[in-house]
Amino acid sequence: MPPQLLVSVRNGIEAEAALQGGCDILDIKEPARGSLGMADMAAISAVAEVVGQQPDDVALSAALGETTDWYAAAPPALPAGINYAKLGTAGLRPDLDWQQRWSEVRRQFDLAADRDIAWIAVAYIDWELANSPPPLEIVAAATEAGCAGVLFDTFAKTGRGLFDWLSETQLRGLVNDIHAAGQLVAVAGQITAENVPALIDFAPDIIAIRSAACAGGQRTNAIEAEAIRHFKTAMHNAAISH
Ligand SMILES: O=C[C@H](O)COP(=O)(O)O
Repeated sequence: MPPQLLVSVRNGIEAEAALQGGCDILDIKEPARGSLGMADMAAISAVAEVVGQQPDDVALSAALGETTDWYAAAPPALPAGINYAKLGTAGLRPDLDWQQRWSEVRRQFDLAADRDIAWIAVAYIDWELANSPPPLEIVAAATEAGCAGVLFDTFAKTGRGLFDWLSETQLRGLVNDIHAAGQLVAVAGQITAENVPALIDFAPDIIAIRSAACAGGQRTNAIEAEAIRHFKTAMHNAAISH
């Protein structure tokens, strides 16, 4: 199966543009709030409504900030249309009990939504900058916790992308471990259309972008349908020649 394209959007207007561009999965995120910045609930509901009006099946995911953001706050009830949810792992590294705290925050979200949310564990590949547990530890924890998948992403959005942090050998090993556990693999980290041929080789289930979908490749600019079409064409061409 060729990978699916996930595009992170900040509101309903961007969701429309991403759908026009041909994304397979919409992800709701506020990029100005960081790598896994959570959008306001009004924006989350607006995007869920746009997706609900689509004739075709478009999956929906939501970024929910960092796990530590929820130690002293009550999680809101996520709309029913959200298929996947992601919590960042920045700042968890020094905490020996991080897995329990991460599970507890996820449990609170499940309780608020009154259902079992499909969780995507977030492995920051620049984990030292994020002060998060290293990717190998996250991959093991995701399996133990029964997560639906693992996302590799960068915490710092400063232009260094996926392959600036992970060697191809490291990525291959991690992807194989996750697939062996029956989970999805999503890759992100300022991925460009030029990275696609190399990425296809690892058979990720999802390629996740924000920067490459925005005007001028700047992640806080608006989503452009044409930029997504360009990216989809790169995925299509890479899949054919693979
Ligand atoms: O979930 C995916 C991220 O939003 C990717 O963002 P980025 O392409 O700016 O690294």
